[in-house]
Amino acid sequence: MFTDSFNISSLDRQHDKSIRMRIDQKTKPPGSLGQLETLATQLASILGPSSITIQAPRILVFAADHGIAEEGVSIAPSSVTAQMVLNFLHGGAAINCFCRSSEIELSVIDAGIMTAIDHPDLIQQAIARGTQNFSQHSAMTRSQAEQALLAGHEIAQTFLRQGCNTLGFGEMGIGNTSSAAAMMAALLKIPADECVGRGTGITDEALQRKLNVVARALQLHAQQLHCPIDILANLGGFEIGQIAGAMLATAEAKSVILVDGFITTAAALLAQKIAPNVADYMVFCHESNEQGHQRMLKSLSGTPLLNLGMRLGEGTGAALAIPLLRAAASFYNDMASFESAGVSV
Ligand SMILES: O=C(O)c1ccc[n+]([C@@H]2O[C@H](COP(=O)([O-])O)[C@@H](O)[C@H]2O)c1
Ligand SMILES: Cc1cc2nc[nH]c2cc1C
Repeated sequence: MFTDSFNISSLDRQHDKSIRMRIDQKTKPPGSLGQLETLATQLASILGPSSITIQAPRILVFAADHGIAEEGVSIAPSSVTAQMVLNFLHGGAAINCFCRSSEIELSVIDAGIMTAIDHPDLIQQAIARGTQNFSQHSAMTRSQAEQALLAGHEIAQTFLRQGCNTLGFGEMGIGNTSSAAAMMAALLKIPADECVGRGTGITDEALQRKLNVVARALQLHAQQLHCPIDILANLGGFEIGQIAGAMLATAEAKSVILVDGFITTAAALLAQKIAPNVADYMVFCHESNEQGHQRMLKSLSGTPLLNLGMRLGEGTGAALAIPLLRAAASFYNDMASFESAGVSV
């Protein structure tokens, strides 16, 4: 079976006790570094317990268009996807600012933008020029869904083989909160109204339309939603499929997956349904303001590091979390122990 090609071992738990002891011997009251302690424990389990190095962290922003956008479910037309990708390539978007301010590498990937963009820094792996409108047809073919997973897997492997051990995932795609919400509903088997939110900030009227469109689409494809890949094919997006594939490759390489907002978490959920162990390698960077994100995080047992009321995407939440990963590594590696500092409580 196609999904058997992803080979992910569960996280090695044999050092849990020694990691816990090392953290508890630091000069602080037990547990006083809160979620940073949980984060350090997870990083030490993934990257090795002797010392944590966040190596060549990189954000991958996957961009693609969605046929569903023609239903009037976003504040913006599909052409904004390509315009924003050019903005990323020229260094002008929020994700560029956050990557620059925290010294993070950034790569932008065409996973299926409506119009081709010729730029030397754009990674070209479009599966097609946008998905079909999933309220009328399958978003993509089963073969395209598999191609998307494999293309994401391959590009992540390229960076991991170059020495990167931390990959953050972001996306750009007008209409993709509709696709992510529909996938969430199908993957978790819950009603559309628990999953659909305002995306880029639509009006009450557009929200009602979006809810109807997603609910109808779930009915239309109800007989075809048997497995995660069929859910991707019927309801998904090329960037969502590529992100899921890239996450699977990151876990295979025993590296750290940084999960951003609502759409990226839908990709994480898809990856987890394909290979449950992948979730061990995920750091949930922030809680988005998109209605439904909290529920999706809960289903992945994810506790987000940040809640800044953001709902931008692009990998911005992942980029903002990288300084926290560095802080967790720094206290784990360098903070004095009670014994070395001569402190006794
Ligand atoms: O990451 C999030 O939580 C998030 C929440 C709402 C919107 N977005 C971004 O907004 C776009 C999708 O919104 P929409 O309304 O077009 O479906 C897409 O480019 C995402 O990056 C992202
Ligand atoms: C302007 C704009 C920027 C974005 N960045 C991610 N999604 C976006 C959607 C819009 C509309």
